[in-house]
Amino acid sequence: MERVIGVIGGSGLYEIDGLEGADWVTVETPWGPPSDAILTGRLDGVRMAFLPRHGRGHVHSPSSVPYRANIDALKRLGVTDIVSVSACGSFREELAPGDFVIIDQFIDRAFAREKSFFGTGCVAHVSLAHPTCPDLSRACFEAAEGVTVHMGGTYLAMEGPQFSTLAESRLYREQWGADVIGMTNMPEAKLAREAEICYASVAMVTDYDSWHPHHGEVDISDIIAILGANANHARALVARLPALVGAARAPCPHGCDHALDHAIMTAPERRDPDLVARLDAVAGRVL
Ligand SMILES: CSC[C@H]1O[C@H](OP(=O)(O)O)[C@H](O)[C@@H]1O
Ligand SMILES: Nc1ncnc2[nH]cnc12
Repeated sequence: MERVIGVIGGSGLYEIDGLEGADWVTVETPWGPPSDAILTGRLDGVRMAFLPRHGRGHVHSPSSVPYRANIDALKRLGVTDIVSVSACGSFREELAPGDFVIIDQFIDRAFAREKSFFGTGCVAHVSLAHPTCPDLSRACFEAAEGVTVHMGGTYLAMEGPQFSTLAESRLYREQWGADVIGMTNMPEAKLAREAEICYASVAMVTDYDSWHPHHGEVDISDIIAILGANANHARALVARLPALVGAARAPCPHGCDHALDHAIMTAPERRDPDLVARLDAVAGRVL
């Protein structure tokens, strides 16, 4: 099977360079338009699809990012592996601004977003115990150079757009054991799993949120200052990834690409034909 790497670029990462045959393509989905057109092309012989999560010019807030359309659009382009790149705040002294964290767990505190492709008329329950793909995550770890990168970490997804209160920051860090905080990886990771796409998250630390006694409260101008350097390191990681993983793809040994095998609960005769039609790209394999 051919590998197609999708990259979702977060704050500060609105395009990538070096793609052969680069072309911004508009993709329509049954879930509305994605955040922006998608930059397609090849890197080291591997097909790539880059989507700026907030749109070029940072148009969408974390709550208004069209997460379902984004994942559906990448699936329609044949994407098999998604690398999410995001800015985040840190809850750990050792996860310093400028560092990268390869996320392996999430706590989802976002509440004002559509979180599933499924629903009334076609109910599905996928496993999310291990929400990221270990193999793709390892490849991202190995592709990071010139930056301190930490393997594993728990990302707390908050609704935003305001940053956390001091009490929230302390709660997430001291009692919930979160390592970093951001506003976008959920429901993105959930939807990627429903769409049977391997998902890895590269979180780029920009600040210590509000808990740190010597760093004061999180400030957007500090974040923007860090974002520029982070984005260059992220671009370099993306540039090294295709050669590391190659253009041929075996079935995912962790089952990411078969998440829907036993997930759909609704009896075939009770399924809503309109919803089933909307699921053509995401779940066509099993419907
Ligand atoms: C620019 S600070 C807050 C903003 O940045 C992060 O976005 P992304 O995850 O797309 O890199 C964070 O989640 C907030 O949306
Ligand atoms: N402290 C923080 N909280 C939430 N999202 C962020 N993105 C970058 N820093 C953040």
